[in-house]
Amino acid sequence: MTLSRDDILRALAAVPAPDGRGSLADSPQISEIAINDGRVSFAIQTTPDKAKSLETLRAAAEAAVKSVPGVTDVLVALTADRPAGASKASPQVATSGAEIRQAKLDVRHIIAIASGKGGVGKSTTAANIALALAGKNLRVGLLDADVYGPSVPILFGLTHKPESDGKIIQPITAYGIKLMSIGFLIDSNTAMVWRGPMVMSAITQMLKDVDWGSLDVLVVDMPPGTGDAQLTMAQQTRLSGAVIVSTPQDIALADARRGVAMFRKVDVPILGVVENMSYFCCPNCGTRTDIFGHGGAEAEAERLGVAFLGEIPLHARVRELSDAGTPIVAVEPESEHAKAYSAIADMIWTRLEAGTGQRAAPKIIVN
Ligand SMILES: Nc1ncnc2c1ncn2[C@@H]1O[C@H](COP(=O)(O)OP(=O)(O)OP(=O)(O)O)[C@@H](O)[C@H]1O
Repeated sequence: MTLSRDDILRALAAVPAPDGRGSLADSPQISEIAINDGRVSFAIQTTPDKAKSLETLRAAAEAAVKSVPGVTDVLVALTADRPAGASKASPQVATSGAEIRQAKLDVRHIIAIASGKGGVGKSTTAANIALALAGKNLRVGLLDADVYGPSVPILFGLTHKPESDGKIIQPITAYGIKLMSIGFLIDSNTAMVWRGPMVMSAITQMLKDVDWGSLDVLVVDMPPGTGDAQLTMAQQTRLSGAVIVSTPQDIALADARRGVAMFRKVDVPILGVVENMSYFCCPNCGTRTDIFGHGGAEAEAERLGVAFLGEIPLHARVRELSDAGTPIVAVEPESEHAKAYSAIADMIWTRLEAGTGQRAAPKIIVN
């Protein structure tokens, strides 16, 4: 049975509009409805301050559409990327499928940079590894999939929106790498209320609807943690491998173990573990202090049977340059810290090209 837009609108006639006037079916706050076989997705446009209170309505809309015969999957997202009612065109997030021309992803390797918990320096590591790979004359993209706290706009000092023809989004190029972040597309408060499926929809769109062109490697800065969203993401993107970032503290290592277990569960090869904030380098005298102890990640990597890729010292310069939107590998490539990232990037690339983890295909096409 073929689903039509009218079938979906009939179901939505029973759901009230966000402003209480009439039904959702007639509301200007509803986006175009994408129907792809039995999968239906659309967005309800709102403002960040109202997003939380509309969660019940969003769930009701999902339930109503789910009850339509022939519907197998429903995704309703709350978006706040433009003033409500301004346009009925597809919003940047939450539609996929029939109407959107899908860009083929022509990427040799997609790698995930992940961590078991937040705040360990995953995004900083992802950005600098991406830049270091580009320094090896590779064509590199960086996808900021950390929808709960996108860092790429800050790390690269970018405030403008990417160009789009309404269907395909152009990545922003900085320091020779192509960048895309959910932070370019939506208000940062919006993602905070997203649940797993919405996160997936946003990430899928950033993979498929962005004109990445031909790349040697696409580095994906994953959301922190090991929940369902990360798991699905790992499954959906056909990763060549994952890099786990950890700090030396025990607790972070326990989280890193979960990260390794998660990727193993979905059969994604672990390229190795990076120990970040490994030791403190005094900017005045150069003395090294192992604040959190040292070698924990290396020992843990060995226990887990995964490679240890290297350590990045805790250094004010790394943070200062990240906050200034000028990552250290881009602007101080000869510094000790930049060299540490480069050495890790070398190991990653060698392992990718050697097919470490058995699953690496020469070319990955996401349809
Ligand atoms: N090696 C380092 N030396 C000094 N500061 C660092 C280092 N690595 C990261 N930082 C700083 O630590 C903070 C957290 O880093 P980052 O945002 O990369 O972490 P994250 O794990 O991606 O966090 P989140 O989970 O919140 O996204 C940032 O201010 C960053 O500049």
